[in-house]
Amino acid sequence: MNILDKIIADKFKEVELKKSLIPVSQLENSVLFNRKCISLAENLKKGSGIIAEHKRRSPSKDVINQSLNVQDVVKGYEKAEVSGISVLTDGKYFGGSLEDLLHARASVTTPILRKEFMIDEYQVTEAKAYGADAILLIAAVLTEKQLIYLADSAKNLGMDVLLEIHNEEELQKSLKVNADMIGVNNRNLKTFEVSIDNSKNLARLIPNEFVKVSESGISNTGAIADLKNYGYQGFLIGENFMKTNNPGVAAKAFIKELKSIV
Ligand SMILES: O=C(O)c1ccccc1NCC(=O)[C@H](O)[C@H](O)COP(=O)(O)O
Repeated sequence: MNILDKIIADKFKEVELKKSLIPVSQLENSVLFNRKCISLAENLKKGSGIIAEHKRRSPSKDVINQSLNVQDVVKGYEKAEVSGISVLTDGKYFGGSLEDLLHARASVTTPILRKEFMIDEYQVTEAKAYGADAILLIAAVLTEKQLIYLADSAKNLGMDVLLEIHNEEELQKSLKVNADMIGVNNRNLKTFEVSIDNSKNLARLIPNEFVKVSESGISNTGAIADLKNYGYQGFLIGENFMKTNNPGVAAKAFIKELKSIV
């Protein structure tokens, strides 16, 4: 069993429990449920392209930063002029929560991606109720039919969809999905090795109707300048900012340097 299999097995149990505790009707009655979303995909096209992530820990790195509060981190990211903010809501493996998403939403207007392992429409409704503008769908863990269904559910609620792939096979089952962005994950989830070459190799196969996003293992502006030549407009960065004492300041310096080289 690889780490993704373990995360998904736990996620099924977690979602079943939540469904028994909080009915969908309660989520739909939340104040944020009717909030108009801001498009993450459109923001990536016109801004720095950086999606900065709030990430306390991860299976590959264990603890990254447990001492910061989410409001300060996301306000710092917004000040740095990132194009989007990713908030991990998985508790067991990443130390995140839906409360993090709620706190983030209350602190910024920048589009927020709910970074979660989505397996059920219930989580899509939750994402909207807690203030997300976009959701992540991972092709490695969903069938083509599930991808289509969950993406349509998110779009019907006004959210954008970032569809994550690792290889050509996953791309093929993603092509009929109503996603706004296709994200290529540079992290091999079996070995945790990261290689930006994964984004480069898959770039020409991704149809132009999707905004291309490169995810994971990005730690320098040179990599982004390189990826832009392959048509990428979005760059998801977590650890590189979160490992510092002030992720917002780190993101600001990064974006300043990026502007000076592209
Ligand atoms: O980060 C992990 O170790 C990980 C392990 C298993 C599944 C997903 C994982 N990460 C989720 C992500 O997509 C990353 O947090 C995101 O791309 C940012 O990556 P990085 O800049 O390398 O922190």
